[in-house]
Amino acid sequence: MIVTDIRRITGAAGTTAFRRFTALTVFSSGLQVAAVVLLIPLLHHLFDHNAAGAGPWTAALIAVTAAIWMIERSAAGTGVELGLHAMRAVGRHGVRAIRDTPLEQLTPARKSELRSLVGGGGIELTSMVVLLITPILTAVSFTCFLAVALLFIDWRFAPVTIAGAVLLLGAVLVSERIERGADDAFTGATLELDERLVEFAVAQPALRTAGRVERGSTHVDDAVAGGVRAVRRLLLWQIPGQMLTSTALQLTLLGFGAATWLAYDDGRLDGVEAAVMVIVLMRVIEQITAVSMLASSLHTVGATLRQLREFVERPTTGPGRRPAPGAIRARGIGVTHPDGTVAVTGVDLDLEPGTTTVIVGASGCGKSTLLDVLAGLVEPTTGTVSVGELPVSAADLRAMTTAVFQDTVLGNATIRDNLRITGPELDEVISAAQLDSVPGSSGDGPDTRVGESGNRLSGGERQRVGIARALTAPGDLLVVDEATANLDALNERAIVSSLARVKGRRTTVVVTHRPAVLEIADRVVVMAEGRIVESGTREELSAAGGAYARMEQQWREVRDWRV
Ligand SMILES: Nc1ncnc2c1ncn2[C@@H]1O[C@H](COP(=O)(O)OP(=O)(O)OP(=O)(O)O)[C@@H](O)[C@H]1O
Repeated sequence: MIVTDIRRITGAAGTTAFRRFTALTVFSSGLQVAAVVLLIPLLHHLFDHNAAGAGPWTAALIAVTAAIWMIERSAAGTGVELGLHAMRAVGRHGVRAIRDTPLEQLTPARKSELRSLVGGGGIELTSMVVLLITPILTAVSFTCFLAVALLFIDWRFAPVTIAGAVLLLGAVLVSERIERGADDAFTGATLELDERLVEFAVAQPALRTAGRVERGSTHVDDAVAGGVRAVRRLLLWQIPGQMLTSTALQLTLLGFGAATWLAYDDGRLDGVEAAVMVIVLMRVIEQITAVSMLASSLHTVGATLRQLREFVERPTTGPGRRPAPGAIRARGIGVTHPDGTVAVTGVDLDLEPGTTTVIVGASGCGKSTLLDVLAGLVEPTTGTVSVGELPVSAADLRAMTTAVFQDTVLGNATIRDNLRITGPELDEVISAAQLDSVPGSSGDGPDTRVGESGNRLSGGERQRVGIARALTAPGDLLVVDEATANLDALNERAIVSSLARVKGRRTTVVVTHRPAVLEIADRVVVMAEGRIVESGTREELSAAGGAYARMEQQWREVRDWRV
């Protein structure tokens, strides 16, 4: 199982390294058995006071020991190489997993899992290969080789050695199974604690300003208590496992001692050989002790490997293919969240190429969710989207879409670098978004460094850069969600002027609560309770006297009104 997991995780290159590692370790075990067997003639000569006769055996023992040392070094190097393959595979997949995981599945638990697997999984696998698999493989192959070698001394040693090894392996596996349940609970509790801690840290500004830090820590306290319970359970379950392994160890030693005594009693072993058997016994004990001490780590390692393998093998969607430009038609779109909330239901929407559609409606009516479906960020529960009459996947939609959200995240570079274009077009975009004067205080304009995630700019400035960046990025569909929600009049005007600049050049959908944005609308869609209730030009909807007309009335009554 462990072997299959390692192969699946590391792929072809890792499989070659693993084969090499296994061959070297097994070969080293064979040499270790040879070193033990060489002691028999060596000690014979020494007990007979025949130093000259012992010379060649001593030389052979030194040569074998040197060979073991070199092979073990090489095996350890291959083990590290294998771990590095795993780190690369996990790292590569980590990036893909973050890129392809649907946003609604990028939960705190998933993020925490990704962080621990990508950050620690590869390193854990490296140390696991060197520290865990080496002794296990050595113990198993050493025992098998030794059983064969002992056949030539007395047949009784072979079954005792093999039976002892099987008994011990069985005990290790059973104790691993006993501890697995407790370990799963422990992993779950650790993830929960990790998640709660991150949440608590992220919520600090809000909790401190609200004076609710103490109450906010309740969830963390609960998670810590859960973690303590899980650790206690894990430790308690380790006791029967360890008792089982130590009983198997005692039985093996007893059997070996009995076989030595019987062989000596029959005269098949002389005193020297019986003494050598003590050394052989010590070597067997050494191997077995190494394995039994690792029994408790075996299940943890197995669990990590299972997690890594599932992670690496989890299917990810490809980057998607950008469809040929055409009318975008959504049919029967419905989105129901996992908790049963119906965000959007039965929506049919046509977006003709180059038109600008503005979606309005009360808070929570499903505007953002519909926009997320059009941008390919959310898979609809029902319905399909087609471009130019051909059905497209969410990944295809992502490939053709540029999106601007309320929270614009910028790269830690200058505004100019964030826009990623040069020449006259850049100047035009900068001027349309009125970025030549950003930020007002430093006067560096487009050469201003924006700081990490753009945090040296105000929210409004960040959004202006975000929208300018969206306008410069390729994409047949531009979706803008609430980009003006937090803006003052100046910023709002800059953004409307930017959008007006691309009007007619690409299909645009804007979700807004602000009447100013409606100036650029070819068509207005009004949503209520997850459905489209009205759709048409502003003039048509005003004249219809329905939901849109009522909203217009409210806007007229309260300037700068925000729902
Ligand atoms: N992840 C989620 N899980 C459960 N319900 C959700 C989730 N995201 C949104 N909702 C619910 O789906 C409905 C539609 O939300 P959506 O964000 O699309 O509305 P909206 O019209 O954009 O609102 P606003 O104008 O306030 O941004 C709301 O009832 C919201 O509470």
